[in-house]
Amino acid sequence: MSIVINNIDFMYRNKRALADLSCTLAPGFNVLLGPNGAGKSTLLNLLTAQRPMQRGNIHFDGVDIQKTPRQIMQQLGVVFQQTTLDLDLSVFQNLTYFGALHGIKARVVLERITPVLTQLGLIERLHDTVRDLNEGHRRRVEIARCMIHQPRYLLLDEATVGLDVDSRKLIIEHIRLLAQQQAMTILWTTHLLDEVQEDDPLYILNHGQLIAQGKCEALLSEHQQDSVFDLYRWLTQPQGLV
Ligand SMILES: Nc1ncnc2c1ncn2[C@@H]1O[C@H](COP(=O)(O)OP(=O)(O)OP(=O)(O)O)[C@@H](O)[C@H]1O
Repeated sequence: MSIVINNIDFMYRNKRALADLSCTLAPGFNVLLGPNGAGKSTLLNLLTAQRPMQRGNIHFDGVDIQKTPRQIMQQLGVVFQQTTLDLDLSVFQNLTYFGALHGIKARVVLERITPVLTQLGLIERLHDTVRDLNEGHRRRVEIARCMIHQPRYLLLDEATVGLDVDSRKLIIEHIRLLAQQQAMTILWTTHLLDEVQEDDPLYILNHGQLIAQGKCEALLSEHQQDSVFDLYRWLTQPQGLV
């Protein structure tokens, strides 16, 4: 259930967003770390077939996304930076609509989302209109939604950005639990260094290049740094400035 990314290049007109990017994401919780503009969303767009591949390829468990995008998309759960919920529908209506798109009956959707929404403290808001929820609660609905079709892969693009501390903690803890309990391959993209734990597999992207990859603790020791913050600064800033 790994995701293998081979020699990806991506250009927007004459702006290079990704340069010869290769890595393998194994089952579990993987962190893609990079500053604004590093190329994280571009990579997510390629992983979800939102943009055509220009060079390189991506295989999900051996299957090329360019050849069978629809088959891969059925196995993908995605949370983008911008909400894609219908604000005028209730939480339940949004979730059953998504379920219907995947051929899943409302009763089954309810069975699947009840434990997730309960864990995320949102079950009592099930019949509220999404417009009435704050940003953190909307993001929790999106987390519940991306699990309805029981995907094998979960891709989250800065899922906690702009949220209050409690929402951030709740969401990341929930996703980490999923990685532990279910055999899913999860890619968590962020520029928030405090979201990284020492045993996380870490992929650091800067100016479109993967400048480091490996277990966080191994990278700390390899580069003789004491914290993720120091490591990140060491790797991303010209040494003269450190
Ligand atoms: N539609 C576009 N047209 C032109 N350039 C783009 C476009 N989208 C992104 N870029 C550029 O490509 C580079 C990578 O952008 P991308 O959005 O993938 O980075 P990111 O790491 O996701 O940043 P952020 O954390 O701000 O979302 C940046 O230099 C950005 O300005």
